[in-house]
Amino acid sequence: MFSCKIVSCDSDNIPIAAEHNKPLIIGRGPLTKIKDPRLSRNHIEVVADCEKGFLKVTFVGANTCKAGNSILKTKNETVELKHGDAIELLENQYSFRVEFCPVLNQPVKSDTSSSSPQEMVGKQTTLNHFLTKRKSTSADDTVDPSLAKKQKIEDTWEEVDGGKLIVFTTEGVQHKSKIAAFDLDGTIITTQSGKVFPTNPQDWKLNFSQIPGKLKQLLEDGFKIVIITNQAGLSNGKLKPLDFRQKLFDIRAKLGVPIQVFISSGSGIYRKPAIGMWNHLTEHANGSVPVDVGSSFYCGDAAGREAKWAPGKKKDHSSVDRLLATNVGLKFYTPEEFFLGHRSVPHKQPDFEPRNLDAEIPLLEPSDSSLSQDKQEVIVLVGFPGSGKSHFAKHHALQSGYDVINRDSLGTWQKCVTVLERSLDSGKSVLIDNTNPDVESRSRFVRLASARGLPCRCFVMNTSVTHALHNNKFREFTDTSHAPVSRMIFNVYKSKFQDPSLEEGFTEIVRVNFRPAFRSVEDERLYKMYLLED
Ligand SMILES: Nc1ncnc2c1ncn2[C@@H]1O[C@H](COP(=O)(O)OP(=O)(O)OP(=O)(O)O)[C@@H](O)[C@H]1O
Repeated sequence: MFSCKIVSCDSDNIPIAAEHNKPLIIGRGPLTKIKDPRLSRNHIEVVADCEKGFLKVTFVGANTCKAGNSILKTKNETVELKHGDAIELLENQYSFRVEFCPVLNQPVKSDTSSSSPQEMVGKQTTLNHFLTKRKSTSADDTVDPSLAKKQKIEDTWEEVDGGKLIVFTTEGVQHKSKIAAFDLDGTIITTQSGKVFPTNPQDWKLNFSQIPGKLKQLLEDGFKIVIITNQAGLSNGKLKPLDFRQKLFDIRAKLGVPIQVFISSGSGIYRKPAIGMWNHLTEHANGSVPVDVGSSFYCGDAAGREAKWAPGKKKDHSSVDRLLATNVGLKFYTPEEFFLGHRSVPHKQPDFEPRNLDAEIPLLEPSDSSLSQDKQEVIVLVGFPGSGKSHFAKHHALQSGYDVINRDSLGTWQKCVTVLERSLDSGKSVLIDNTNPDVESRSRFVRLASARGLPCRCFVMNTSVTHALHNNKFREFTDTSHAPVSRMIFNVYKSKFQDPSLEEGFTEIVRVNFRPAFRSVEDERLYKMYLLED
């Protein structure tokens, strides 16, 4: 069973509900809010068949109207429309769209307000059932359309990876090689209230009146229309899943075209600018139709534009949309460029450029420094979390015969000191793999070396904070055994940091350059993408 709505394409008026088998007169008057005298009060009569999903339209007015592809001039002329068809009450004017929504997909209002995405999995079993059905009958480019017609294709709401990714595919979506992908907030919709964040789930409107027309054109030009959106509010409790789902139904109705929506509900590989959502689209959610990246594009408002990019405009809150497009290799447009035809404006470059790393850079500076010494020694590393200390320790120090001491694995600096003593007793050289930001943290090891008459060198990671944050994000995606490091820890490091000096008792201070070396081609590909959000 469907519900049927007749949705204005020209205004934000409440959609007109057409009840099953109940004739409804549409024309000039309060229902449509149209006052144009060329429109009869009784212009068309509609009767919805909510079981079969079609709307019978009978012309009863005076001036010509258009329903679907038919021009209706003669009284009592009748056509049958289906979901997505258009009605123009006067030719080329007063456009409406027919919307049939499966009643099954309407959210259950009771006791669901606190549902987490995970809890929703259970509640959505009926919908997930449709997904399975849809997969076998999906109307992709290679499927006989009559088959798709015979077997009803429904909206689907699929949870992937424990709800970290949600895919909402509306009825009528056809898989295509050309993808027209859009961000949601600030691109397709904006707030009605004018506030940056919506004040309630209904606080939205289309960002530009041109959007439905442009999307329709894209559809006619053979694109699949996709929305790729970060919605961390779904996992931090700020956005109720069912509210958001209802919002997407309403947005779809307003857009008037079938859409496929990819929703990242939290952090991780699905969150833009990482390309998890795009990869899921191309690998699992486009039938078997290969995506042509060169003919596809992404449009979003998080484009890194500086303040005053247009009169009165603030700077963009981030660059994630532009960075996602760059990561994938997609053409990129801002909403103003795409929907309004504006020229592109300058934008900020990311602070860290992962593609410009020099694989030939000398590992150590000064370049005549070397890791291995003839004599027993202690090396104290200094560097941000994620700056590459453990990588250096594993790939260079260990290989040169050093014992490596790491506070993360030992727990306390006192234990580090005990293990250091043991290693030195056995005649080994030792590298201390801790962040060691200040004089105090380093002095424990310097003192111990000097008490034994051993040289102690300080190796400082030559890795900027944004580079270290990038490494940290990369590690989050590739090494689940290491807990992600919060920005707060980075700030603590920065606030404690004291530049190491020879006065502390070091015999030499050496800078360690970041010389990229990857475990696999996949790792290298991921590393060279933009992973940070600003
Ligand atoms: N030279 C390198 N080439 C490629 N990847 C690297 C390199 N150095 C570090 N990485 C990657 O960056 C991430 C962080 O590196 P690593 O764990 O060595 O940092 P760390 O300074 O030891 O961090 P923490 O202090 O938080 O333990 C890891 O995923 C690592 O694989």
